[in-house]
Amino acid sequence: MSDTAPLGKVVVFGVGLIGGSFALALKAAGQAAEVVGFGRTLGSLTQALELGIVDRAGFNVGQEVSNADLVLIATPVGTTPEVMARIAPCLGSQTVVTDAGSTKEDVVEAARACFGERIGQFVPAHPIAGAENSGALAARPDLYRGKQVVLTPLAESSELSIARVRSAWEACGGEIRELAPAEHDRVFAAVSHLPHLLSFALVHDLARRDNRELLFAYAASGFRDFTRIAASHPEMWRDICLANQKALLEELDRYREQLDELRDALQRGDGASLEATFDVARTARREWAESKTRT
Ligand SMILES: NC(=O)c1ccc[n+]([C@@H]2O[C@H](COP(=O)([O-])OP(=O)(O)OC[C@H]3O[C@@H](n4cnc5c(N)ncnc54)[C@H](O)[C@@H]3O)[C@@H](O)[C@H]2O)c1
Ligand SMILES: O=C(O)C(=O)C[C@]1(C(=O)O)C=C[C@@H](O)C=C1
Repeated sequence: MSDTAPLGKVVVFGVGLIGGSFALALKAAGQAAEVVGFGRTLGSLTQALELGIVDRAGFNVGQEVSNADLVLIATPVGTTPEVMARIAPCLGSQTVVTDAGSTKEDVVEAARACFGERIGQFVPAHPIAGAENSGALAARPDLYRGKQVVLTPLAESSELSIARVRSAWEACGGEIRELAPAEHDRVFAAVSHLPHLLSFALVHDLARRDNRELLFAYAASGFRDFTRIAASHPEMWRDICLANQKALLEELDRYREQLDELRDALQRGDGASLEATFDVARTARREWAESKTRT
């Protein structure tokens, strides 16, 4: 098949929010003749079948992967090495593999270890779209519409593989961007992984207090906005934090310095300093929101 023609068989490992939404979007665009799903449990796959997200539940990896046009790995990033190890021995010469993991350096390392001379058939990707809800039930065909999808192609990724992955995400409504894996991980440590860690930390601290019921009873929209993402999947975020440990620790240290500055200003009763910090943040936040409504 050509690099941008509608796909024949698409195999999805991990038919949850991200894998399920990819399958639904490709089907809605008429870009996949058949979607076969692999899961960790039969329960989650049965649900994906009942919801019409996949056409079949896969049982034999070799049989399904060898003649697939595209394989998407959409499992927690900590499972990527094990999933790649299952796929690698059965990869057909025409099969292209991509992933949706929130981190890229670890995924690239696993791919290099597993795919050997077939590494050119792998194109790492990360859709910058999601939600705090997970599982097949949360999947939506429009999740990726108008959202950025970052590809981090390897020097070895073949032109055909890149074009096929690009075309699949575009069919889902995504807007393709490219970054090097290390740069990707530094960027998302700052704007995605750190915010999740902070949100989990705040809710965790409140939840273990004796007076949590009183606190939560009065928590309102500010709390709701700051903590929506603390309802995200613990296993997925455990894996992301560990996979991006170095960059995330750097961001955490910077944030602690920022908090220390604010704490010192507060202790001094230095309103001018607090206001100046809030003012810079407000302007940056408003400009960011404005730029997002323009695109
Ligand atoms: N949720 C988001 O906002 C978001 C956004 C972009 C990328 N991602 C990335 O996408 C991937 C999937 O996230 P999600 O939100 O769809 O999670 P999810 O929990 O909704 O789905 C993951 C699915 O993978 C299955 N699974 C786990 N281990 C497996 C294995 N070894 N083999 C086969 N299936 C397995 C689970 O049963 C589940 O159905 C993660 O790598 C995550 O980092 C998530
Ligand atoms: O909207 C959310 O709930 C998300 O957390 C989505 C979000 C993000 O941080 O923006 C989370 C992880 C991804 O890898 C990409 C997107």
